[in-house]
Amino acid sequence: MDVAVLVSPAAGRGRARTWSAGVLSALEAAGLTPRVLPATTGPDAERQAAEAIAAGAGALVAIGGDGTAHAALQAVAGTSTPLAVIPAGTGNDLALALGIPRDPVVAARAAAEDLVAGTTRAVDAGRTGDRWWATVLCCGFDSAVSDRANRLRWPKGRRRYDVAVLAELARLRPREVELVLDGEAHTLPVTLIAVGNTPWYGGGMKVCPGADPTDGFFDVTVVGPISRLQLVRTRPLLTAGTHVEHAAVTVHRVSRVELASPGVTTYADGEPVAPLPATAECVPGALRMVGTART
Ligand SMILES: Nc1ncnc2c1ncn2[C@@H]1O[C@H](COP(=O)(O)OP(=O)(O)OP(=O)(O)O)[C@@H](O)[C@H]1O
Repeated sequence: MDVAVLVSPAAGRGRARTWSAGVLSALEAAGLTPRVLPATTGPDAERQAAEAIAAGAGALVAIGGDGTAHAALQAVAGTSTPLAVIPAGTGNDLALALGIPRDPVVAARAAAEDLVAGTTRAVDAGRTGDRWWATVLCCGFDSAVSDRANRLRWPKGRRRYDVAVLAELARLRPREVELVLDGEAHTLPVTLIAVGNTPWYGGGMKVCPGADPTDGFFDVTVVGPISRLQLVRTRPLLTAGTHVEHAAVTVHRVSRVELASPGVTTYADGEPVAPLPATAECVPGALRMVGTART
């Protein structure tokens, strides 16, 4: 079987590139024929992956972090083409949620095993406008942090997020958001809203702890107005997901979320997805994943 492979040069500060030889060898050892696509940007990757599948590739392998997986999704979601995500980015939240081995070569062996056996796992995906996403779509404080981090030229890597968090904390204020949950409308002041297909975002923060990517629903975490101090204190609770017990937090299980608030861009899988107003729809079984449920 011909397998198209995306390797994000930027992911994990070059980690995807470093691991790619081992991943390709593992695929070849299983009798597959991997072909690395020469894409160097997200849009290139989306286009080249779609072309490779149209030309006969039987599966897509994405080596990188959540941004790399996000590009890969655009080519395969809603189709029967299997997708393997090989974790080699700074944030590997999709791989974590799906039980993909942390070691890229072990993950590649697991993916190859499923491809050879013809075993795939149906996983839900979020759809917003014409974009697909797999982990968490956020708006409010966290999307403002991502927006600011993307605009910063310095520092690089995780430190960029630390600087962006401090800058956004300084101007923290609740935003009025119109939120429609499965047809039920609310207008409320919020600090942030996280629409989770899977539990984690931001490299291991369990923002939607009950989210299950195979149940056909999103878990939506809504954080109401909270002070800077409360936000800073609540943040460490995100690792365990116990922030949902805070009085300002509510959780909703729905399949369709409409969001409106002026001047806000939503982010999902760490990538900008759409300016508000926008709708997020959970599409059951939109992805055919391989190499999952191993951890
Ligand atoms: N060949 C490619 N395949 C997929 N994505 C690519 C490719 N080339 C560049 N990209 C882009 O590179 C970025 C890689 O981000 P990703 O999240 O995978 O890595 P990361 O190390 O977690 O990144 P970040 O440091 O931005 O959090 C994405 O924005 C993606 O669109």
